[in-house]
Amino acid sequence: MVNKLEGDVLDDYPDLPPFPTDIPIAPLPRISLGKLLQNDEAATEQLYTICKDLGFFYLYLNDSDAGKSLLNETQSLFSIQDEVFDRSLEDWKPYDFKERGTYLGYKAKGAAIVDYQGNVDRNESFAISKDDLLGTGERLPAPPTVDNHRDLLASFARDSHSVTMLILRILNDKLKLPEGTLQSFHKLESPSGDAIRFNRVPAQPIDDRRTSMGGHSDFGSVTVLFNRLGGLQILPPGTPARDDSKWLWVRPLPNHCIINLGDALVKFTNGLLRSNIHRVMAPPGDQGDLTRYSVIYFSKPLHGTLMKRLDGSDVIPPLSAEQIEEDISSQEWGKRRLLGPRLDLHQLKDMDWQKIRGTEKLSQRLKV
Ligand SMILES: O=C(O)CCC(=O)C(=O)O
Ligand SMILES: [Fe+2]
Repeated sequence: MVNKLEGDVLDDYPDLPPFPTDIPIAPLPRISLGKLLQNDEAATEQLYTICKDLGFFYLYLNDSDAGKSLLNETQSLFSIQDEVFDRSLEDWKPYDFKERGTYLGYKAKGAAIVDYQGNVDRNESFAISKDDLLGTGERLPAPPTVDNHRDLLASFARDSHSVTMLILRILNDKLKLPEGTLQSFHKLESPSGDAIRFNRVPAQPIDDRRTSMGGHSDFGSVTVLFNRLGGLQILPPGTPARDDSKWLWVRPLPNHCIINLGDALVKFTNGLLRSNIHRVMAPPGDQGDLTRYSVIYFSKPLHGTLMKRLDGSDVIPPLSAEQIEEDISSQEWGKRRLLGPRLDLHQLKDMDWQKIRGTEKLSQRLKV
């Protein structure tokens, strides 16, 4: 189900158990960063099409210097993940900033609900903001392994950010927005919620493998995701989330990252672009015996940007008469989405599942 890209072999990661072939795999297109950088017409059109449809695609990185440096940085980040997470809950305490109302820092396993029934996640994570890394925002305390690799993290942030800017520039052109509109909400030097996140899901007992991260849409603009073990699943458009048989597995591919769009682009385009619901399950087959890591760059609109339809394009559908947009900034949106499901901040009985959701309903494209 994975389409071919010339000159590349679709291997699994050589040091990991193979990704099973007998499970339903998501048909994500593979788009080349090299071609996008050359403004290749077929590649940019394919990008626009998939952003309106699945909102998820592979980006092939091994055919440009920019892509290769991102691959090298990612390799280095994967090699320090064990050490980053090798600390007790007690040792993590100084880096848990939830009381400050931020989603940065450490989140313990089981701290968030994954569904409306109140089941909890099996994923721990540490996030650091691009502004912290680039010196344009507050420097928060971080574990020594993170502090020792700040230059590497800053390079990864810069390189990922430039990939997201390229995608935004292409989308801006295709959407026929005034030149530079989307880019103006996503500047490297200006404060935003952009962050790098490390995720770790320890191997789960064979008789008790569950959802590690519940179905969600990302809440920013463009996500650059690197994972090596399977486990990520997406829900195709038009499918109810509760139908477990419909979710499709995303096969991790060496030399690629996975790109997906977030809520901001859905809001900006009144649902024309799609932010697909996804979740993380225990890795399939023999991969399930291993600890799963991912490294992600989340790009988000600059602080203060309103999560509303943008003016200036005839391509973006107008609001219908009954559609009333909420006045909410990207920062508030992020807090509501990420801190809302946190059991270490709220009691389950006080949580309103609908309220902490993003554009899932719109993005699901369910016929009503
Ligand atoms: O680890 C993955 O493959 C995806 C994680 C994810 O969806 C997230 O952190 O938002
Ligand atoms: Fe996600």
